Amino acid sequence: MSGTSIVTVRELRTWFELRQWGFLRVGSVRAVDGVSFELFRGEAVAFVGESGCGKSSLARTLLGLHRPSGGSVVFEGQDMASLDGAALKRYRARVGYVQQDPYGALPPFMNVRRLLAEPLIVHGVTDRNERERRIRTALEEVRLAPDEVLHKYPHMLSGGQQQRVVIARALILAPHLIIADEPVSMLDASVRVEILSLLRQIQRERELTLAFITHDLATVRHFAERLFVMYAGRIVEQAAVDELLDCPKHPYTQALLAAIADPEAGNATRQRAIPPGEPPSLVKPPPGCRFHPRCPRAIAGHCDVDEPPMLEPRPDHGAACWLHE
Ligand SMILES: Nc1ncnc2c1ncn2[C@@H]1O[C@H](COP(=O)(O)OP(=O)(O)OP(=O)(O)O)[C@@H](O)[C@H]1O
Repeated sequence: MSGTSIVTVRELRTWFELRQWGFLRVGSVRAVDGVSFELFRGEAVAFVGESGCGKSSLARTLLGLHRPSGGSVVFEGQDMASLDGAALKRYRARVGYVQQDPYGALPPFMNVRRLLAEPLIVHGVTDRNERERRIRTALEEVRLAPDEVLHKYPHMLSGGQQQRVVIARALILAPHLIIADEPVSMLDASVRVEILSLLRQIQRERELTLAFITHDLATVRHFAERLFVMYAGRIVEQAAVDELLDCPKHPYTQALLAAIADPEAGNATRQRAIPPGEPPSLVKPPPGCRFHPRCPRAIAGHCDVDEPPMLEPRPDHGAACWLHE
């Protein structure tokens, strides 16, 4: 993969301290634990993994909502760690956020005009006519008729319309990167593809970088060009989406794909088994490869001892698995 880099993440760690009686430190939840990747201008990527693998913590760290416990995030050449109050505010304007729950993301007492004006006011757009122009443009971009929705409150909109308003709000400051954290998981099945297609279309038109966070491997092929598979706080596999889905190299990705119902007629209801067991504790992850307790191909004395680095079994295809040593 090449192009203009927009974000470079190196050995990123986001740990949450666990405290007993409010003060005694008893350990840490290693939600993101040594993650490295680079995103390029104008591409759509997806981070995929089971619930609890650290996807949202990664997204919130990139958004500047969690402070990294270690490692670095460099956005357009600037290290996030060096950003103070005003610089962090400018950074947040360049990174848009589309949350999972659109209703929860929209303050119920603000109508759509006010909701979309808010970020503009916070970021110093003082001219009322300019604000109105930008609000209308953003609504049209998400295929909402401004005159129909500007005066409405969130509860007067359908779930799909609410998520369009969230997307308009994420776009209104002309960000360079959009992070969409499970953007359709709370929506009716009938509008999911519409919203994902809309995000993808806007991303292409504006040449934005779009990072989807999802647990749904079945739809990513249509909405992302590159894929990162996360397991227990780490990236275990990464490649172009077709390459990764057609030729998975990590036993975890292979298990995830095998668990998706076969779309062939007659096999539609068949579910193949994902390896038994639960994802490991992020407080005390297993030594070696974190997937080894569930891995059908684990090599005793190696996978349970040594942590695998990201190897490259095929060009531009990384898998953190000793099988590819
Ligand atoms: N603010 C926090 N304080 C303490 N622990 C947290 C916090 N946020 C997340 N965690 C823990 O970090 C781990 C990773 O959570 P995260 O929400 O990032 O995973 P996820 O892959 O996005 O899961 P889901 O799809 O269920 O949201 C979980 O064990 C979670 O309980």
